[in-house]
This record gives sequence, C-alpha cells and structure tokens, in this order.
Amino acid sequence: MSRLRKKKTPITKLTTSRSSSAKPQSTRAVIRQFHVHLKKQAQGQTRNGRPEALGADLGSQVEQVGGLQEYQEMSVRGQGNDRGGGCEKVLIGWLLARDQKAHCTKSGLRSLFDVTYLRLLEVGALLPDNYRSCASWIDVTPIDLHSRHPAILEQDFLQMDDDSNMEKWDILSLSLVLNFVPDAHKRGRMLRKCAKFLKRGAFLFLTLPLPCVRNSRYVSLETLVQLMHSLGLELVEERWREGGKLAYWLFCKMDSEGIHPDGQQFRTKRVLLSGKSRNNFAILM
Ligand SMILES: C[S@@+](CC[C@H](N)C(=O)[O-])C[C@H]1O[C@@H](n2cnc3c(N)ncnc32)[C@H](O)[C@@H]1O
Repeated sequence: MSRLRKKKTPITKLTTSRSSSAKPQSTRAVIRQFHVHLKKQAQGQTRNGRPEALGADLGSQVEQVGGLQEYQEMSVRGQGNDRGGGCEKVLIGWLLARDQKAHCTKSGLRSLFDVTYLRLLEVGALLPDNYRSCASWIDVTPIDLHSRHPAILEQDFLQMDDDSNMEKWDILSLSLVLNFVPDAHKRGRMLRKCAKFLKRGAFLFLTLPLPCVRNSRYVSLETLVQLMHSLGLELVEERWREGGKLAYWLFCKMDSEGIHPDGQQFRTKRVLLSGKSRNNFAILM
C-alpha cells in the first residue's frame, strides 16, 4: 500500500521570522523525536561498520519523522522572540562587553585582529540575519547542512577544507550543533576543526542542551572544559543555571602551542555518573 507523502513547503515559503504559532510542547516533541532518530541511525551505521554518511543523505533518511526541514522549522519556533529569542543574543552580549573593554585601550576587538570586520562562521544557521544588529563590525558567513535561505550557504562543516580555513576566523558559533551530530568521534572531529579554523585569540561560542553536561554518563561541565583546553581553547565565559535548558560557553584560542595538556583521557569513554536516568552524550578525540 502506498503511503501518503507530506507535501514539501518550498524554501521561499519557509518562515524566516521568529513568530511562533506551534505550541512549545509540539516543537519540543518534533525536536526530541528527530534526535532519537539520528541516534538510532548512527547506531545502525556503526553496527554495519559504515560510520560515514550523515551529511548529504540526511534529508531522505529522516523523512519519516518530518525531515530536517521540519526539525529546523520547529527549532526556529522554539527560539522565537516570544520564547526568549535565539542563542546568538548571548554571544552578542559577550562580544559587546569584550569590544567595549578593548575600546578602553585600543579601538575595540577588531584592532586585536587588525581587521575592519570580525569574520564569524555561524555553523547551523537557521536564519540568515541573526547578527544583523552587528552588521557594522561583524561579517557573518552562515552555513547549514540544509539551507533555508539563499543567504545561508549549504555546507557540511565537517567537509570544510582545513588548509584554506586554517586560522581564518575571528569567531565561530557552534550553537546546538554538536549535540545534533550523533557520533561521539565526529563531535570530537568537529571541535578539533573549530580549534584549527580559529585565529590565535579568536573565540568559539558553544551552546549545548544542559543535560549534555549535567546528566551525561560521560561528559561533565569540568571534563568539557578540560577537553577544550586540550585543544588549545581556554574558557572565558560560561552561562547556565540549575534547572535551565541550555548551557553557553565562550572559549578563546590560546596563544602558545606548548601549553596543551595531553588529550589522551578523551580517547575513550569513562563513566563519570552512573544510573539509569543518565544520557549517553559523549565526545571522543
Ligand atoms: C538545532 S539547529 C541549531 C540552530 C541554531 N544554531 C540555534 O542555536 O538555535 C541545528 C542545525 O545544525 C545543522 N548542522 C548539524 N550538523 C551540521 C554540520 N556538520 N554542518 C553544518 N550544519 C550542521 C543542522 O542542519 C541544523 O539546522
């Protein structure tokens, strides 16, 4: 029996503003369902010995839970202005504070990198203009696996060329993207790539659902910071609250090559918290 397929909405008709009509419970349900599906898919790939593939063919494989498009739509609604706004607000606040501080001595953050505009690579961009309020000093390149707008480059971050991006970026945003990657080794690769792509003294903005670091068997707030340090990324800002949904960090790429401690301990999973109610979020190097 042939199944009725849901009619796809053309990209031009997708919501690009943040007004939300769907109920928070229904947006959360789609997002949760999508993550469960990605996880099952990754487990299946590992069992079959085929770890690659979550890039290009993602769209067709997740069709049964509404597809990447619907997931993205729900994510945009979930961060609507009427629900507190997007994560970029946190990054903008931190950058403005740092910019003002740098102004006291020189002419703001841009002088630290000797540039007219700070170059920001926004990985996992659902809207093309998240940083419009900073257009006079930040030049944004928004990318996503599935572009919802002509101004968002359709690009898998994991496939970006290392050589041409080496120490190219002043800011990199990885907001709710690392948890989207269903494989622990790929998460490690993603973070290693971030460290490579940043200039010395440049910033990595990271957002994760709080349970990834507060209720995981394998990752804690402390070990995440240690892991980042092993990549040469030093914690400069952190924000989360008990009972909250998200955690935000700002890391700065350290100057000296020599100070990285051994990242050996992040090669295998170590149980930090046990118990049935824990999740399995992990990052492996
Ligand atoms: C939950 S949304 C994040 C939205 C937004 N950044 C935020 O903070 O709300 C996750 C997005 O990351 C994108 N994504 C996941 N892995 C990616 C990769 N390897 N390269 C580019 N985009 C990726 C997905 O396509 C999805 O649109």
